[in-house]
Amino acid sequence: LAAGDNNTHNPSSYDTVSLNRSSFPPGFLFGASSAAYQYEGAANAGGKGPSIWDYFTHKYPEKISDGSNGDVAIDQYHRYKEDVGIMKEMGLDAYRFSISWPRILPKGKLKGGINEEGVRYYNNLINELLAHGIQPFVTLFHFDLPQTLEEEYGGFLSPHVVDDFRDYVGVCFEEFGDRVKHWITLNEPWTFCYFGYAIGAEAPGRCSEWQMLNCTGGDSGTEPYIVAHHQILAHAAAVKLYREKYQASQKGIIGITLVSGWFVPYSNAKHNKDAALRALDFYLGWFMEPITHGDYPRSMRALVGSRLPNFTKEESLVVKGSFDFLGLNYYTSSYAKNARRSNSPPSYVTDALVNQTAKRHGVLIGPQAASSWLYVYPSGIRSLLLYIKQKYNNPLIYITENGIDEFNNSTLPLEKQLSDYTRIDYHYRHLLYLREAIKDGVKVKGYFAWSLLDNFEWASGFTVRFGINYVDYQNGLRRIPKGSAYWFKNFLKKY
Ligand SMILES: OC[C@@H]1[C@@H](O)[C@H](O)[C@@H](O)c2nnnn21
Repeated sequence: LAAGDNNTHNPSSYDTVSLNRSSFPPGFLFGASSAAYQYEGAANAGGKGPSIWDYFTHKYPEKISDGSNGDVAIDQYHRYKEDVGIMKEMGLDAYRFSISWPRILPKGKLKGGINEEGVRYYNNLINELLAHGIQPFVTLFHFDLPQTLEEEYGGFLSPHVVDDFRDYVGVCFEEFGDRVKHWITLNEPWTFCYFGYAIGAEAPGRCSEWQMLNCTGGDSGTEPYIVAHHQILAHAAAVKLYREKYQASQKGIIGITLVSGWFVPYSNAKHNKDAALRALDFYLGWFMEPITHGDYPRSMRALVGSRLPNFTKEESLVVKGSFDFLGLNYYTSSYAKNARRSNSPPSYVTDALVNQTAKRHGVLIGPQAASSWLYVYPSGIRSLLLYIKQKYNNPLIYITENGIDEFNNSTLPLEKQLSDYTRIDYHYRHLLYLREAIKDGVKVKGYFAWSLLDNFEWASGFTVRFGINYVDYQNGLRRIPKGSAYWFKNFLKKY
């Protein structure tokens, strides 16, 4: 495999003889990922309180491609036993899901009371997984903040969120920690800060007025950095609590899931190579640098200046080293080109002085998926992993998301909708490069496909499908395996 060889194979090359579970080290975990708001439904049932996503989708339906929401989603709240059966049938070792904070604490704060029905639901799900030999990987926050905290103090814009997050995760460690041995504090703080506070395309929908993006208020030049700072402090507080009060007895490990693409310099010119490195700092280093070395990247300090918050000495000591493993979400890559200072007011969007493009001299970096940001570039997963190994002391890593989507096109015959060669090709090629990275000495211990089932794709609603298994939105949300589910079943066979 030449580096950068991203051509797609013909379908016959997806044999699971040359590439299968035994191509990876013994004990390597294969799983699939999900998130509460995208899967559960029962948004106003079972004692659950509202999240900012319940509020956002109902208040601004025009911000969702099809005006849909997660009220019912794909109803995993009622169908989790069937879904665990699908995981078992595929031969998955693990399932990554998130706990909905407002399903556990409907008022957001511990003093508002614990929702015992919510605790019962997650106990049932965890017990069902373990009864089928599937390990639960639990994300504590996947964007669905309790709406009460947003209204009371602006959610992650306020330092108050740190104490409330610590109380919430303490309930989860207490209730589920005897059986959950892999904890992820936050999913993708970059996504939450960028889409929620820089461009306002996702909850809570904030950004600068001058960007004319129909935001509810906000400042794209300061709020993404304030929110990121409080996410990092909340993450570190959760890890500190786990390590001081639970880890010795429960013997689990705790980490954070970060997302990044790989960035290919638009040319070999130094200013474009530097632009690619700045992009990695502003996407990944924004969080990876503090939890590894205790402060933000030098490039961010230089370019963001006084708009970038500071850690106190004590905070820096708690943040530094606050992870046992890194969850890494990889989907795509882009070209990075040096950009001049923009003459618009400051914004996270332009601070890095980088133009990202999917095209170079008229040629795409890779085939485009349904989502406009997703271009297939499998060698990028290896390049990114080698970069992390070298820059961040070779951490323990789980690939917690990797996947591709197609458009929801119910006019196509069902068997056409189910034959997802593109998805088989995507996972096949990323797994090939992942195996190369492991041979290069990167400490990757697991791979989770996004996603087990088609689901609510945030601002894209149900217009795109990421599932390895199809969900029939027109026939009672019935689950049907796509071609990729059969491929994974063969790939995962234990001989
Ligand atoms: O867009 C597809 C998926 C979302 O559905 C997940 O919720 C999110 O964690 C993510 N990060 N990158 N890509 N994804």
